Amino acid sequence: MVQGMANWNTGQTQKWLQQYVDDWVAFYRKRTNDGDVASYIPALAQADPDDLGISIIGKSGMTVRSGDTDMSFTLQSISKVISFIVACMECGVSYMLDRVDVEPSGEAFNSIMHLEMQQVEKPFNPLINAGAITVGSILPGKTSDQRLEPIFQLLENMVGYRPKLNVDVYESERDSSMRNRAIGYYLLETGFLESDLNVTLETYFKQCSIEVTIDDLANIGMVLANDGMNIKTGEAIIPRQIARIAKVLMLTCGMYDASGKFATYVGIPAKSGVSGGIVAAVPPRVRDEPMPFTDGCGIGVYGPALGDEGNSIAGIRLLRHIANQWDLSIF
Ligand SMILES: NC(=O)CC[C@H](N)C(=O)O
Repeated sequence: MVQGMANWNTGQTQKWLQQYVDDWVAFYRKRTNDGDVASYIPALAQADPDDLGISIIGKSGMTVRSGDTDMSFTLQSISKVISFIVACMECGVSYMLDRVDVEPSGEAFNSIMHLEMQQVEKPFNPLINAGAITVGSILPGKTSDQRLEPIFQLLENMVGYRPKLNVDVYESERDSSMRNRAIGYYLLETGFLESDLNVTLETYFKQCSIEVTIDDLANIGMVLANDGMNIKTGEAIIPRQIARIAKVLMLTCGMYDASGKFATYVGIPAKSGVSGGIVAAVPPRVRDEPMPFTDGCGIGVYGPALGDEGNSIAGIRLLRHIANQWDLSIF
């Protein structure tokens, strides 16, 4: 346990925390050997499996960054949180919840089987592929670029600049994603889609291919931790109710069918993507003894070596360690 200072926001404390985090990153980097980079999207297979980086941005502005901090990578499934938030903002919460459920599926993120076996009335949740593709069909706009515009806009409001589309990753996924096409056709057949399948899939592949850094993820986490407020600009950019639902979904469904374990051992709303990113939102909390980041923080992690469920294997272990050391759990 880190101990001994009453005020965690001093420069001295920052140096101290930095040393701890540097040690932890060095330690957990060895665990990248236990996983593999995603290869079913060929462009993602080029990532270096040994990479591991973390960025933690606190409400007071205190920042701790360590490891491979300057990598760019694509949002992948993390984009599902953003597209769901945008759809709720554009179409209303009740409209969206009538069309996509908020229950964990207990299946892999790209499962088709559960849709048919359980004869679901709507996709289980917006953070699995079936749910996210359905959300993409509801977003207003005739073309994929029109549908993506409010997604880019919200990201810009969260991270302070307009992120770019990684065209290589987009084309790679577009040309290889037979399974997502199969999910799309199933959704079309069952009447879940609200608009053209091809535009919807193009929207989905593009949103997954938006490029970010761990600092961007930390800023996104910070906005969510603060119920939709960008504390840097003082602007409320997501309605509180929608930010809260997003965090509930991250906690219950954000790490796919490892979400229960993540909630148990880490206890923070978080969302992963197959490129190796994780965004985590740590709300302010009350503790009897001084602890780092009690006023809340956003965390971005990058570690492209994935475990069986498709989450960054070293990233999850690093987050678990930090959450235990600093008592970050919301429970
Ligand atoms: N888990 C993920 O990040 C999956 C996203 C990826 N683009 C896919 O649809 O397969």
